Amino acid sequence: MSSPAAFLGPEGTFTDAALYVLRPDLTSEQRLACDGVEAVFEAVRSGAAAVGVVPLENSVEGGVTATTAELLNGDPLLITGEVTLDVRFSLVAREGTHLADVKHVVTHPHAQAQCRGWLGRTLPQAQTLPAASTAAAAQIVAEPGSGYDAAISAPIAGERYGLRELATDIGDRSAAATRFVLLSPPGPLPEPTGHDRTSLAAFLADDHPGALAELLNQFSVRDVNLTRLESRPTGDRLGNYCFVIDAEGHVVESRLGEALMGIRRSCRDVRFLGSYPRGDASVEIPTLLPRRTATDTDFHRAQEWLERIRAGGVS
Ligand SMILES: O=C(O)C(=O)Cc1ccccc1
Repeated sequence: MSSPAAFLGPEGTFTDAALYVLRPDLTSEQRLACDGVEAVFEAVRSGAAAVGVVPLENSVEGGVTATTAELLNGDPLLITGEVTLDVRFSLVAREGTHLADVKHVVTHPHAQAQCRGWLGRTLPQAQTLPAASTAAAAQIVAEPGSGYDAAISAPIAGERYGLRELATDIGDRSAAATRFVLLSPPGPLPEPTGHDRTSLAAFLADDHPGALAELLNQFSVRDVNLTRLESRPTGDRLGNYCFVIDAEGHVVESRLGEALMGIRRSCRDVRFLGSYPRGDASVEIPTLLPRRTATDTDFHRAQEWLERIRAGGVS
């Protein structure tokens, strides 16, 4: 059997669903459930798994800290794919438990954050405690002596661990979405598709007025659209940050390659995190004033022009 695909387990997590969407071809023997985001990275780094899937960010709570930390530290892995899923949460409990009995809820911190309003209104006296994943929470509740009355998880996790749904669709925002990424060991990049994303982490060389603006300018002057910007402490000392950036495009494209070169020249360090096909639905948002952006051909022409004038030509 070929090396399996690791995911944040156990079976029934949202990450399990994301892996299914990304790699529907895999059999259950080819799927390796890990008990934490760190364990997924470790499985791919050690070669125990060929690829891994982890949650990266969601539309309510923002970035998944453990994933960002692993992407920035330790042996580098590349993001080679992504998928964005609508997440819907249920409150699940053992047979015979009623909503009024629920005093202790267990779930993943991101699920708790996305159901905070519902929990406050419906179970104001209940205490919510963290688990490594929503399915791990359901598994804990399934054990009668666990001391937990209910879990917040995907409905499928409730079914998998023999629990009953006490409440459905309890997320505070119906349009909540989570983005998951596929991780691979360093190697060939996915081919450009024309609808790609590039991720990187930039560590500024020094702290001065406009340092972040200069970094962002490398993208804006080349008409590269950013889709995400997150600042993360480097861990060295208070006030030292690194910027995690997602940009539209693939590193083989001129504009993105040039932007990355510009950043590499001015930053203390840059970690390239991958160029990969975008997983979001490519819905065209109509704008009142559509603006033309430079094409890759424009970049090639400009480069040829530069070479001509460097060689003594005038145009
Ligand atoms: O715990 C899970 O099921 C995960 O896959 C992580 C997660 C938690 C909450 C929202 C989205 C993903």
